[in-house]
Amino acid sequence: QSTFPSSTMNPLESNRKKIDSLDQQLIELLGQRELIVKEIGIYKAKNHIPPLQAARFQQVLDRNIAAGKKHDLSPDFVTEVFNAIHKESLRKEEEIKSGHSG
Ligand SMILES: C=C(O[C@@H]1C=C(C(=O)O)C=C[C@H]1O)C(=O)O
Repeated sequence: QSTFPSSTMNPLESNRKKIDSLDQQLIELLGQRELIVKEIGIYKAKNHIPPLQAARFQQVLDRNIAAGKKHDLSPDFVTEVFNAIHKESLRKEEEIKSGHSG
């Protein structure tokens, strides 16, 4: 096994640090996104607009599949991620609509 200067981390350790930092950013961004979804949910509930907007979600999906390709992310992967995000958005908006959002 190769050794590294004691002052520096080995590549596994340093790359895991990078992943931890990126994961933290992902969670923060998802939290920010869901806060906006909440605002939209409140607006929709007040104005009798249904949570599910299929055409809008298709646009979101298409745009992110295209963006993902530039970062070597497969369309299947981007679709799975955004379907999961969308499912959570709808759960939140339905919760707000039913008046059980606190
Ligand atoms: C946030 C909205 O509500 C839903 C959630 C969406 C999303 O998470 O991107 C998109 C469309 C809607 O099904 C919206 O209508 O914009």
